[in-house]
Amino acid sequence: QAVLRRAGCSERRVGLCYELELSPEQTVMTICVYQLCSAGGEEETRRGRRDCRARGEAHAMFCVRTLGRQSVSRSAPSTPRATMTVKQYTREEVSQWDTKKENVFIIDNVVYNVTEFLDEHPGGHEVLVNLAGKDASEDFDDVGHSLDAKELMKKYVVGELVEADRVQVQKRHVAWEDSKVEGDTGFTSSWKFPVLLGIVVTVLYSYLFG
Ligand code: HEM
Repeated sequence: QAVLRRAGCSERRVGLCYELELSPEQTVMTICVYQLCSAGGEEETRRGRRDCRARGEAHAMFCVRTLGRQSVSRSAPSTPRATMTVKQYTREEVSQWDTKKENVFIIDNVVYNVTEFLDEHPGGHEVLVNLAGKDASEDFDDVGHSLDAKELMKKYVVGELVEADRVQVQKRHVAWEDSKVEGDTGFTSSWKFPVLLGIVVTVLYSYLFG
C-alpha cells in the first residue's frame, strides 16, 4: 500500500513537500517542489519568483527533488504510544486541565503535554493553544504531519486515555492503492511513480503560486 502525506521540507526550503511510503520495502521519499532562480539562488516564495523576473532573468524554474530515503518499520505505530506503564486519564480530566498553565491534548487516545513545545512548533503556537484540553486527533491528521513530527511527539507523551474513553484509531491517511503492490516491479515501487508524482505536484504548484 502506498501512502502519500504532506510533509515539512527537511531541508527547510519551501513549499510543497510530500512524503511517500511505498510497500513492500517501506521506503520513504520526500519529494519537494521548489523554485530555482537562474541566478543560482533558490527562491522560497512567490515574491522571490517576482524578484527573479525583476532582475530580468529567465523565469524561475520548478524543480523536483528526491531528498532522501529512509527505512521505516511497518510495526511502528502511526502515532506513538508509550511502551512503559503510563498514567491513565479520562477525557474529562484532560478537558478540565488548567490550560492557562499547561497545554495538554489528546491525539489517538494518547495524552500529550506540549507546553514546552508551543514556541517551537513549526505550525505555530496558536493552533496548539486552541486545542488545549481537546481531542486533536483529526486536526493533527488533517495537517499530514511527517514521520519526523510523529517521532518528535513521543517526547511529549504524558499518558493515555482510560480504556473506557478510547476510540478506534482510524487510518486517516490517503491510501493510493487498496491492493498490495506485487514485488519490486509494481508501478508504485518503481522510479516512475515519484517522477509522475513530481510532475503532478509541479503542475499544482505552478497553478497555485504561478
Ligand atoms: C505533539 C504534537 C505535535 C507535534 C510534535 C507537531 C510537530 C510539527 C512539526 C515537526 C511540523 C513541521 C512539519 C512536519 O514535519 O510535519 C508541524 C507543522 C504543523 N503542525 Fe504540528 N505538531 C503537533 C501537533 C499539531 C496539532 C495538534 C496541530 C493542529 C492542527 C498542528 C498543526 C500544524 C500545522 C498547521 C503545521 C504547518 C504545516 C505546513 O506548514 O504545511 N500540529 N508540526
